[in-house]
Amino acid sequence: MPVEEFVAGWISGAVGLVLGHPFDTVKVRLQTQTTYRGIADCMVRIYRHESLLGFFKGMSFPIASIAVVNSVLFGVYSNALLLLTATSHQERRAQPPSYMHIFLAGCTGGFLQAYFLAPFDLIKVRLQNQTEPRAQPGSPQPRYHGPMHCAASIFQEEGPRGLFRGAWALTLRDTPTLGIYFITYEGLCHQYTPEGQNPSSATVLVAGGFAGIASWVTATPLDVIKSRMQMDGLRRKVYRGVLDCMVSSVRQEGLGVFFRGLTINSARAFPVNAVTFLSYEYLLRWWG
Ligand SMILES: C[N+](C)(C)CCCC[C@H](N)C(=O)O
Repeated sequence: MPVEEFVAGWISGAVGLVLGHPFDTVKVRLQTQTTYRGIADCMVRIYRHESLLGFFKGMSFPIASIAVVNSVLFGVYSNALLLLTATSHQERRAQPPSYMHIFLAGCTGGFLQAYFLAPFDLIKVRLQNQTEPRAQPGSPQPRYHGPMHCAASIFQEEGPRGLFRGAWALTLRDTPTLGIYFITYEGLCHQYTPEGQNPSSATVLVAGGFAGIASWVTATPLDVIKSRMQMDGLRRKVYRGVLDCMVSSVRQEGLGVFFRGLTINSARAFPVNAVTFLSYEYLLRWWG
């Protein structure tokens, strides 16, 4: 099993992650709290109240976890394609796989990475939603002191299954939308690259950026539900399950609820996935 794809997936994911984290914090707040009037208001208030560091809350854990999550995604995707089409990463330029195979391999990667992602994503969302400024003597203490404390508290208060709160919504979000992610990327690269050649850096950046947008646009409705399921149970449990969360969110806030965070998700998705695919392609070419 080629391991390069796993390592390339890890490094490229980390590069994208740091670039996208401030957008991600704003998104999580807009999706789960009702006190902000919009993206700009949320950004200004984070900056005033919590300084620049406020935007980077909850990032250390994703950086560590991206090693596992992105390498599972890209590694499983590439190895699934190898199984389905019997071609390696390099050979696929000359013999492009069918879109059906690309979609299936993407879904498989998405499905498996969701299980690795679930506990890390839960901790990230809980930490990002703490609005207390950095600890100063006498100021209110945030509930969780950091990722390890957050993980331990969830484990103690909600049991081991608590760490997988929202995992089902996350799997539903990621399985089809990571199929869409790879189809968009490969489709655009194929379209703008002469037969049998490697795509240019500009093509990779643009195709990666649009792959991120296509995937996030389709993922946003379940992303909202996922974030809400993850915050549920913090004080008292409100939702009985994914469907109940969807129905009661729509009843209370209308269909627009499914698009909360769409603009910010898309704005984040372009740069993050452009650099993710660029570093992925270059690392593989460099090792290939
Ligand atoms: C499937 N869904 C759109 C949810 C995620 C796509 C992940 C791509 C990249 N790691 C990123 O964070 O943008």
